[in-house]
Amino acid sequence: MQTISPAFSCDLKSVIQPNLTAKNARYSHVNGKRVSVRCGYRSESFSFPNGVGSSRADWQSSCAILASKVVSAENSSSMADQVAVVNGHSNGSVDLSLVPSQNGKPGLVQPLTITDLSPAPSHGSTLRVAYQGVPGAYSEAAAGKAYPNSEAIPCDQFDVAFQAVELWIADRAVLPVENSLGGSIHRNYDLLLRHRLHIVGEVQIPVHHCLLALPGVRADCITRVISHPQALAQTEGSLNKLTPKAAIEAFHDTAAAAEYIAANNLHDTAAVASARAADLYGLQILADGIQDYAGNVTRFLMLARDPIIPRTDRPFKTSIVFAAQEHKGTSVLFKVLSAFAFRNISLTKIESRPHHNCPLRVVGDENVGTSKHFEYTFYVDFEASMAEARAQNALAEVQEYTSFLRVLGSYPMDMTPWSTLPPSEDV
Ligand SMILES: O=C(O)C(=O)C[C@]1(C(=O)O)C=C[C@@H](O)C=C1
Repeated sequence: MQTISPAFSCDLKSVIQPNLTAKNARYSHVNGKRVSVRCGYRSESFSFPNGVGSSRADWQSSCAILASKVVSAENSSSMADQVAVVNGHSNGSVDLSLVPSQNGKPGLVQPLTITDLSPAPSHGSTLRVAYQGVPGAYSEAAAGKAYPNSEAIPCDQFDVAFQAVELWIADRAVLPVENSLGGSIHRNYDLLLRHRLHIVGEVQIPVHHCLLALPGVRADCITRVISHPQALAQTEGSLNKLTPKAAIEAFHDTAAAAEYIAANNLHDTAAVASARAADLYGLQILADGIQDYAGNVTRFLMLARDPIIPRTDRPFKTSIVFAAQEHKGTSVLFKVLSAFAFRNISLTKIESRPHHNCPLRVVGDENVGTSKHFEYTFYVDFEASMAEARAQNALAEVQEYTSFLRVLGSYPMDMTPWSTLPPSEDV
C-alpha cells in the first residue's frame, strides 16, 4: 500500500512561538471565517477578508498569521511571568489563581472543572474542538456530536490535535480510538500516554461510507481508490466488487482524499468518504453505504486539559494505563484483572502497547540460554466511576502490582441507542 504524503502539515509548535505556548494565548477559529487571539486580559480579533476557508492551505495560512499576531501581542503585554508559571517555572511573583489546575496537582489552585458536563466553555465563548482531518471527515461529525454548536478546528495529525488543546488553541480534542471493524487506532493510545490530557467523554458514531468521484466519472474508469486506512479496511469487500482492478492507496483522512481528487481534477481516482465530503468538494456518489458490515461504529474520546468530577448518577467509564512491576512475576496481568472481577466491575476494553521506555527484558537461564521478553503497557477501560468506592479500591489494589498507573479519565459513557445505527440493508 502506497502512502500519499500529506500536501499540508501544520506543526503548531513551529507556528506558535514557544514562549507563548501557554495558557494565556488563545485563538479562535470562528465558523471558518474569523480568528481571535487573547493574551491574558488583552483580547484582539483579526478578520480574514477572504475567510478562513475549509481547505488545509487556508488553515495553514491562518496559523502563520496567528503566529505573527501572537508575537506582536506578546511584545505589548507583560505576560512573561505567567507564561513561566504555566510552563512549570514559577518565580513566585505571579498570582497562581490565574492559573488553571494541571492534572489535578496540588498547588495549582483552580479546582477540577465540571465544564465537560455542561456545554459552555470556561472562557464564555464558543467551545473550540480540535479533530484530525479536514471538513467532511468522520472525526468532524464526531466533534459535532460530542459538542453541538462548537467550532470545529481541523488538524492535520492526531498529535497536532493534542497540542492544540495543550496550547489553548482549542478547548477540547475529539479523536478516534477504535472502530468495530478496523480495531484500535494505536497511534492515539500512544499519544494519550505521551500527552497529559484527560479523557472527559466518549462518543460513538456509525460510519457510513460512500465511493466518491468527479461528476461524470463511471466506476469502471477508476484505477485508484484513496482513503484513510481504516476506511479502506472497512470497505475492502465492497471495493473488490465495485472497483476490482483499482489500486488501493492510503490517505491521511477520508475527506482529504475527496478534497485531493477535486483539487487535482483526477478522473481516474475515487475516494471512500462521507456523503458530506461529496457535498463539500463537489464530487458525485458512485456507491452509497459501502462499509462491509452495517455495525460499523467508531468510538472517539473527548479530551480536555482538566478532568471532570466523576459522578455516580449516570453510567461512567474509567480508562487507565499501567505497566507491570517486573519483580512481581508473570501473573501480574491476571492479578490486575481479577482486582476488577472480584468487585464485579466489567472491563470493556484492554489494549497492550509496547513499553516505550523499556521494550525488552532479557531473561537469563543458565541451562537453556537467555530469552527476550517484550514489555507492554496496558490500557484498560472499565465500567465504573472513580467516585465509586469499588473503583477506588480496585485501583488501590492494582497499584500494588504495577510500576506505574495513570487514570486517563473517568467519564460518562455514550449511551446512544443502537437503533440509531444504519439498518443492515445499507450494506
Ligand atoms: O478519515 C476520517 O474521516 C476520520 O475521521 C478518521 C477515521 C479513523 O481514524 O478511523 C474515523 C472514522 C472512520 O473509522 C474512518 C477514519
